[in-house]
Amino acid sequence: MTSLIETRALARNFGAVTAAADINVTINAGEIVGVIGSNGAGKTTFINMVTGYLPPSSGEILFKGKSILGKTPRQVMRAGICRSFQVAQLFPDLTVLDNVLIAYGMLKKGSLSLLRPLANARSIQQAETLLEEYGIAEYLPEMVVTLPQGVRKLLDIALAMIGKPEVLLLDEPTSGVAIDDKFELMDTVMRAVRSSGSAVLFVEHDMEVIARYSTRLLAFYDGRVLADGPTAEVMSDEKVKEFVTGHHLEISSPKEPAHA
Ligand SMILES: Nc1ncnc2c1ncn2[C@@H]1O[C@H](COP(=O)(O)OP(=O)(O)OP(=O)(O)O)[C@@H](O)[C@H]1O
Repeated sequence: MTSLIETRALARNFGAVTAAADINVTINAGEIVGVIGSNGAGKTTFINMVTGYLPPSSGEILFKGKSILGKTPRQVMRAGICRSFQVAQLFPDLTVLDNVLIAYGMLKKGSLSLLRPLANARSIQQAETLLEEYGIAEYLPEMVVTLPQGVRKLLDIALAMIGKPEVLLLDEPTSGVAIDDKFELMDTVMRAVRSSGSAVLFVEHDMEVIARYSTRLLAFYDGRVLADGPTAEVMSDEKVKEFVTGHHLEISSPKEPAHA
């Protein structure tokens, strides 16, 4: 397997808070990796560091063997690592089409303004094709602010995919989406991902979604990776059951697990 992303002893503190410590994770080509962990376990911090949104306090991040530390989010995106956000990062008062055209503009190198939509016949045709792939073409002329949550999420993910990333990082792709629509959303995303051949790492709280779509699972606890392995194995891991998925999450000050 070809290693795409590799983190070595990655760490991040916020004052006295350790948001990430000693994160050693490798993401290989074609993998679908789920990420679980209770609130505050460090999942978003990890994604923010890998995508250039947050500088680590220490450690290393390699993409295809080369350091990407210090690169801006846009440089990381152009290198081949794209992401979606917990709250979709869209322009709410613009149409879906304009949001897509702006995203195309951001992909282009050169002097083009970040916020000037790349509006030409070819881009508009491409936008329609893209939205059809995600089943949301009917929303093309709508203002983003009027979209149902599931459509916003799909649009955000579609925009993350336009650069045909080698790695796609999804921060809670199904959060805020009705239970009945979660699988349909994930089916759509996975179909697109499979056709582009991207590796995917997705943060998810819904264990049914994790069980259905991830082949490998990372369990975060207290800023560390508590377990990393095939999904079924990690889900049946005693430490994971105790500290991540089990009832012990409800107590106010959980005892420290042995950081294996
Ligand atoms: N910008 C920040 N300033 C201060 N503390 C932060 C900041 N970002 C994250 N933290 C802290 O770092 C820890 C990890 O947060 P993070 O958002 O990565 O967790 P998470 O696993 O993504 O949680 P959630 O499931 O709630 O999104 C938490 O204690 C959080 O309060």
